[in-house]
Amino acid sequence: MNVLTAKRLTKVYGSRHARAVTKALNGIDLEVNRGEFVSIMGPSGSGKTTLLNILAGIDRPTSGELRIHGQELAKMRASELALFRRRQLGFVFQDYNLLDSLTAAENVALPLALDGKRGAAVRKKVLEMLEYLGMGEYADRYPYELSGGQQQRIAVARAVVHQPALVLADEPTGNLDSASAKALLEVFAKLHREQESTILMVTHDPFAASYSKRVVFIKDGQVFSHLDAPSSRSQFFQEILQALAVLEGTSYDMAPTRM
Ligand SMILES: Nc1ncnc2c1ncn2[C@@H]1O[C@H](COP(=O)(O)OP(=O)(O)OP(=O)(O)O)[C@@H](O)[C@H]1O
Repeated sequence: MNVLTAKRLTKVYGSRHARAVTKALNGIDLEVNRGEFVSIMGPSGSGKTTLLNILAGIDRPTSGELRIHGQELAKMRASELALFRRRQLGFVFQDYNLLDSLTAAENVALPLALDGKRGAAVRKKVLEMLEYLGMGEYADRYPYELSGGQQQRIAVARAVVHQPALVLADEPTGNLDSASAKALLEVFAKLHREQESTILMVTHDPFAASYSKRVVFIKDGQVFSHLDAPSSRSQFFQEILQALAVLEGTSYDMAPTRM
């Protein structure tokens, strides 16, 4: 079953009266099934952020259809959309976006607290999630007492604790060193494998994308190609590099770094 169906999405920036209009999205079709782990890749300016903002309900498309978890986002009132985003979406950002004044556990509890859930049952659920993601010992630390990689794993715990229909990740490894990036990607892979979390990740990094099961390449606001993961991740990494070389018309270093 589809968690996300986007049809012919367009986004035009600038009004008809403006001197310049930009067609950031030019007819994107995208389907994501329940339990899929999908990456979106594309050159700078290809429309990735625009697409993610629309999928996240932050921005509205100029035209096209978008259904997430069976709901048409365009038909929702602002209050319904806010509730939908809180309950059905989880977000992971490049710069973690944890609240400095809250502990790791309190940050993870936020989506539950915003939904009116508090008390011992919430604390138990949060600690179980942190434990599950290998972060149990950091529950009572503040973000400034954690490394970037640890903060990002807390952010992932926060993104999934309320079991959203879809997790949207925007360059989640962008600020991490290679060891922390690998640890974070292992967390995503575990959530995908064991919890059947549905994850859509925008990334520039072929190594990060090789952890997902499908890559959608976009260029000039359109879907350029798709790649399904073969059984070996190192082979997928090579295939992604080759697809990027075609996409960007440049030759990537084919050496299997970090594998
Ligand atoms: N608010 C805006 N107003 C006008 N044009 C915009 C706006 N946001 C994005 N654009 C334009 O839309 C196009 C797509 O931008 P977008 O940020 O979605 O690309 P991207 O693939 O995320 O790029 P990057 O990888 O560099 O972040 C670009 O040409 C950009 O200049």
